Amino acid sequence: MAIPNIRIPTRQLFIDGDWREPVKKNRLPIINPATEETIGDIPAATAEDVDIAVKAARRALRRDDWGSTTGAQRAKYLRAIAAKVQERRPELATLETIDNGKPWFEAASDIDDVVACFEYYADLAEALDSKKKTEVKLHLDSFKSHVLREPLGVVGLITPWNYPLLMTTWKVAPALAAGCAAVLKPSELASITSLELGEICREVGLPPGALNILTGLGHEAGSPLVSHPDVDKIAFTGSGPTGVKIMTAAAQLVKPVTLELGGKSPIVVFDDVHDLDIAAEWTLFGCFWTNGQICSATSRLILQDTIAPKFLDRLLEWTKNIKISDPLEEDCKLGPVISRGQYEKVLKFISTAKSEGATILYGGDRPQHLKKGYYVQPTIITDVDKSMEIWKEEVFGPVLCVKTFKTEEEAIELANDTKYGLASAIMSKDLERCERFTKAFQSGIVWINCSQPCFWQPPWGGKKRSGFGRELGEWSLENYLNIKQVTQYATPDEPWAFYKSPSKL
Ligand SMILES: NC(=O)C1=CN([C@@H]2O[C@H](COP(=O)(O)OP(=O)(O)OC[C@H]3O[C@@H](n4cnc5c(N)ncnc54)[C@H](O)[C@@H]3O)[C@@H](O)[C@H]2O)C=CC1
Ligand SMILES: NCCCC(=O)O
Ligand code: NA
Repeated sequence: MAIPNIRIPTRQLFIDGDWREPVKKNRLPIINPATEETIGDIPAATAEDVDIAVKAARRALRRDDWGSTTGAQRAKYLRAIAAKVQERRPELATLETIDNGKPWFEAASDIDDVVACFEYYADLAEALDSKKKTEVKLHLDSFKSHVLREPLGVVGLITPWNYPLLMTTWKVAPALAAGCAAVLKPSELASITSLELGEICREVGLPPGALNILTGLGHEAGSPLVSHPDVDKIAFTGSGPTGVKIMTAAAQLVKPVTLELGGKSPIVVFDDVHDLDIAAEWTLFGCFWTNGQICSATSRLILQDTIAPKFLDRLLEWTKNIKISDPLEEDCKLGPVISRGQYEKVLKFISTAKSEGATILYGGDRPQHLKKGYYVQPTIITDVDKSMEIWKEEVFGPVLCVKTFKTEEEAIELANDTKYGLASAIMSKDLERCERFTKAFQSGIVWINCSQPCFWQPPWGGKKRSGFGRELGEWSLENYLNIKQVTQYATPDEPWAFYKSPSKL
């Protein structure tokens, strides 16, 4: 398919249903990571803008056109948004690619997931109408009780740059389905498509203030959003250190958070795999998809020693075959990482691994044929020790480290040897063994004979230092609902008779 040329719209902040210049009028550059060129700019929100947006969100909750909508009414908006995103798919994919650097066909597939997510949460919004009030059976006839599931309130949504519009959608779609009013702060490294979502919401007539979009820096816009006293909840996806800062700030106000943080996930490959090439391709995809910038990347290959030499040979052949190019080119399978900062961070991880005694089996530098752009070769590192940084820390780039094992016990110990707990994968023909590993893996996600497939219906999230809370599926709606207990004294004409009654008046 021809990839459309594109003009980048110049946007302001999206507040109260319209475009609004930031109070301080600052703007930030948009950089194309494939060319290192500045190709536009985005508004830079500060605390003043956050306050204006939070007030607009609160007003929306108080107005009938949003605060009193049924799930079925909200579903109409979500379906209209899905239809508009679908209409603009080629353009949104191109905007995503020039902002984030991911191959165009990956960006287009992300847009398909965005459409599916909005439609999925439209269905769940409708279904909510029949679940809003649930009776609770009591052991006493003198009381009646029921539970209400109501919108939590004004929610702050803070998202990363690796799947810009998709991570925005993972939060915005369920939040709106639940009837919340949202203030979204996308990553300053890739904000274009999230701002376009604002234009789409304006076009479909989403009631003003239901969704507000503030682009800007983490400490200037994200931090005031977390600390704002009239924001009822924060949902965050991003790095561990930032997650800690957010949780610390939210704790001052006893504000609930959901944290989808990083990972250092294992993929365990046994010598009885169905097919060496199939296992090799899943191993590549699990770490090098999205230019290696996946929170759930299976970036630690734990390989049975009996097939290690043969498997690594095949893995090298597959890796050499990866087309590294401008992400707008057909069949590009690896584009640049998001920014110069990320590029330097990834190369530093590789040089540290070398200095700690590991072997760079393949890659380890920028591709020679690309002089511009934040490109890093797909890199495979062996002779890795558990004490090394490359084994322990999330790289967030196309870097796979490898260790071998002899026994299942050793494989499980290596797989769980991480402070993170997001995902784990196992490749083996023996499904009973896969069952044993599924139980033993300390993670929120387990892949069997695959790595990374991500659907909107199952729950997504981790444990340990990968955070807590679950996104996607019906689980995500719970993030944005307040569970209210209502208990009624069913015999109001009878005295409670706990205290001695004073003499009759
Ligand atoms: N788990 C994941 O999906 C992701 C993990 N990462 C990891 O994080 C590292 C740093 O990448 P960044 O984009 O800088 O991630 P980050 O975690 O710093 O930023 C993610 C989002 O949080 C916002 N933010 C930053 N500081 C904040 C604060 N104090 N309060 C409120 N919001 C704040 C940012 O503006 C952005 O919207 C990456 O090298 C990678 O290792 C990055 C992106 C996604
Ligand atoms: N396939 C989606 C992974 C989500 C993330 O990396 O943040
Ligand atoms: Na960018």
